[in-house]
Amino acid sequence: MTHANHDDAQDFQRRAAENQARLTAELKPAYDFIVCGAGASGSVVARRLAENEAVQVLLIEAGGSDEAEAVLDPALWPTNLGGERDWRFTAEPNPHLNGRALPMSMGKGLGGGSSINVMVWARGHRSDWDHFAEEAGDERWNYQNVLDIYRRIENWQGAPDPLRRGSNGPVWVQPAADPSPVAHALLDAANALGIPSYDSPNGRMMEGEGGVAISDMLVRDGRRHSLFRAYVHPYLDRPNLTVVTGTTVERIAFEGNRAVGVDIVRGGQRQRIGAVHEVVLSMGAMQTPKVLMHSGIGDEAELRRVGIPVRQHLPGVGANLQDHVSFGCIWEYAAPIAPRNSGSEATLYWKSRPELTAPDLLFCQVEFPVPSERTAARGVPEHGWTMFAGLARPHSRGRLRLRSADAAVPLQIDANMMSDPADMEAALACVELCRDLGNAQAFRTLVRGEAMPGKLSREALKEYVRDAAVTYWHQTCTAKMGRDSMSVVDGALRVYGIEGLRIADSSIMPRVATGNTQAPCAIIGEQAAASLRAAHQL
Ligand SMILES: Cc1cc2nc3c(=O)[nH]c(=O)nc-3n(C[C@H](O)[C@H](O)[C@H](O)COP(=O)(O)OP(=O)(O)OC[C@H]3O[C@@H](n4cnc5c(N)ncnc54)[C@H](O)[C@@H]3O)c2cc1C
Repeated sequence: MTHANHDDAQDFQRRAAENQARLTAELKPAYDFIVCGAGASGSVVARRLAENEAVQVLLIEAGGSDEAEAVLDPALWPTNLGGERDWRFTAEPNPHLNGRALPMSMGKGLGGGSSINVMVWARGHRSDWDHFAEEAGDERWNYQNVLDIYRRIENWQGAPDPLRRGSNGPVWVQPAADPSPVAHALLDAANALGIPSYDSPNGRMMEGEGGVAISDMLVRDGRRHSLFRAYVHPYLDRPNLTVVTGTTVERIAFEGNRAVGVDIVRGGQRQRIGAVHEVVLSMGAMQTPKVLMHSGIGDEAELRRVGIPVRQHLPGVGANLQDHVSFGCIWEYAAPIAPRNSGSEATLYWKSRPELTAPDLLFCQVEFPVPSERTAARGVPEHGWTMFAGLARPHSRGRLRLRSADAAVPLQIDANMMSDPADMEAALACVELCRDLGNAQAFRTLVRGEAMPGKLSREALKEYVRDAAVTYWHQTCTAKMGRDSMSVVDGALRVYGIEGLRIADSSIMPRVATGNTQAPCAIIGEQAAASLRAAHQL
């Protein structure tokens, strides 16, 4: 960065801080649009609405600022897990995982998950988007249309691919810079097994049966480029975008079946803020269904059970919870190799069965050991790398329930991972492929040997899978888009039976996207904003 650029950035920072201090000193009684949650999708919606200067937008975030080294330094992401920027959810003990209660981290603060995640940019598979369009009965979601949106929003820094990539958008995407030798070794090992490599995991590779590539990252000038940084940060000096932190949305306010605002808690005080046009829920796949249920929108019997009056019976709220589940396989380095970038620089997608036409397995290489709390007891090398090997198309489904009508009481999360026997079969194939890769010739000079799981019988490997399983942090699908009785929103992301209320976040996915989920969340934000702009002629 030159001196002039540095001064400009400092000047902007000061103006933005003064502007937001002024706008948030006292909130107005009403705004045109209220966006709840400043995460991956909410950041996109708020920015796109605020592009119209005549529109007053309020973006509400429960967590705090993203001005911290733990957020902005790409190497420090693991330090946020379990800390103040993590909601620290825990799933119920799961009999399919030997009774383990998994931690379910989700981002809390400006940027949401995109401020604590691993920064991998993965756009989903062609078949994901065509499936979304089919479920919604709305061609705006099909692959071709979504590809156009990706081209529009990306500022792509890698090998040109004009058919699929764009370079004028707000989201700076770059291939991991100067990757570790183990990332290159993974590409070579995969090639030796007949898995093709690509320039990027986001072009042609996700239109077919998969492959391997150096990961695309949201890192710019060596700093995390969260979706909040990409979309909202440049607008913080605008008079029509108010971004309020440390403020929790408890319920939606209604007149009849029209959403007319939200009830918030700020500085210990309850307050109602009005929405002239619409309220958008972007609080992520746990908190969006929670706020819906506390507002009387959900399964009738469930709401009655905790004593909440029913406003709209929608049995899909909190159902259909999906997540990628991962099983870490670990190799010990021959000599320590320091992680580079976010410590995850190569991605591989492949199939658990040859007859599949799209990948159902997802592998992100991690350049340090990542055991589960259970497999840690098997002995973890001080220096090593992990194949974070997971199911990209899990069959198991979980469910969220309220424990109480009190909005301050946390959810009951039945993540239910590995409950479907088909997932165990895919998991065994996944770990076997992982071992073939990690024990391949390409790694010989870099590793001393395989630390876990090692060669095990089928039964012992099943036990390993149950002990090793952790979340990939891709919680989704708890207020799905579609047309059946379990659907919560339509193709324009409007909540069925309610006026003036949309959902824009990972909850609306009918099925978890094949890869990491933040890029699809950016698309969901773009789709919501486009529908809002069309509906209100903005
Ligand atoms: C540790 C970790 C690593 C990950 N790695 C990757 C990766 O490398 N690549 C990738 O693509 N994806 C990754 N993900 C997943 C990705 O970040 C999420 O899928 C994505 O952020 C979800 O977007 P969202 O808009 O649905 O919700 P979020 O981004 O979670 O945003 C929701 C926001 O709403 C706020 N909120 C919640 N409740 C309330 C309330 N009641 N009132 C006000 N505000 C509220 C939250 O604090 C949060 O800021 C990772 C996630 C985690 C946690």
